[in-house]
Amino acid sequence: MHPRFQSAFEQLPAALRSALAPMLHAASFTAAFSAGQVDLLCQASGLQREALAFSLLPLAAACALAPISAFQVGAIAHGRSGNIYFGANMEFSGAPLQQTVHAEQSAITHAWLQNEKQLIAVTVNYTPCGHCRQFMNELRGAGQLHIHLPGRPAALLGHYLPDAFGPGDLAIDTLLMDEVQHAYRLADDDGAPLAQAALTAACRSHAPYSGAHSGVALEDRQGNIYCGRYAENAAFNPSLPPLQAALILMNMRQGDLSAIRRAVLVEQADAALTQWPATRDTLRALGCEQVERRLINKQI
Ligand SMILES: O=c1ccn([C@H]2C[C@H](O)[C@@H](CO)O2)c(=O)[nH]1
Ligand SMILES: [Zn+2]
Repeated sequence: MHPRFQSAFEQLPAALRSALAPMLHAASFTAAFSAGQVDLLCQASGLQREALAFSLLPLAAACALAPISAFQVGAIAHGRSGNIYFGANMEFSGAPLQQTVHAEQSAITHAWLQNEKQLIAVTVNYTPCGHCRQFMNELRGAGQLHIHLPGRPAALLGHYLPDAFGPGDLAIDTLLMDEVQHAYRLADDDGAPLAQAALTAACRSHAPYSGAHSGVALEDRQGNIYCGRYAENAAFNPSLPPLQAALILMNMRQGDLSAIRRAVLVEQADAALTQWPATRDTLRALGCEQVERRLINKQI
């Protein structure tokens, strides 16, 4: 088991611990549980899904990287598939606070990158901030999304974000996590796998407001590749850059953010916005200097 889970794991009830141990020990553990694993954990612990998620929250929060606040937020996204996905906040020393990832964004993006089609609930250990409520409002059926907080009755996002501003106000009907396949190709395709991986991510990014689709691929010192897609938001500022999405996946898969060897950002040359300076600077703050910007064109 990754050492970050040890102390939270030790505080779980024995029945849950014994069912959970083989899952956490698996080399393939990705900070997510399949519907079948969730059923197994419910049976073994005697807990219902919601109570189980509350029990697992300290494990999700243990994934937090909070060098600035030391404040650990954990979230769990519940997919329609029955799978559940951990999320945790991530702060980056030496980069602007705007680059921070919130736990709710982490869990939702984690689910999206694992190809979950829709979310039914999010469990979180602190009340979601306004920025996260707005981020969640980008999802299909957002008003019906259940929010589970410790010590509070279950309520819908519509309760936490009444009179919401959202995609509909900008006449947008493609929502975050909807299946999309944008047709782009690399302007200068040299067959490099990292650029290809970033392109694949960009083709599934959510940028209905700017049309500035983008993707990032990271390679660590072991040769593992982590990809992230851009997730735009109707209110613009809560948008999650593609680098953050890739870092979420890397953190969830127990990767070491200080061991990123190379990175590629792909985006269009003539887009309304660029991810380049922020991507380069945040990666530099993480100790990665080998960052490339590759251009993509709409395929005609
Ligand atoms: O809804 C919230 C509010 C805050 N945080 C994180 C961001 C930052 O890392 C730390 C302090 O704000 O908590 C979240 O993850 N979710
Ligand atoms: Zn938040």
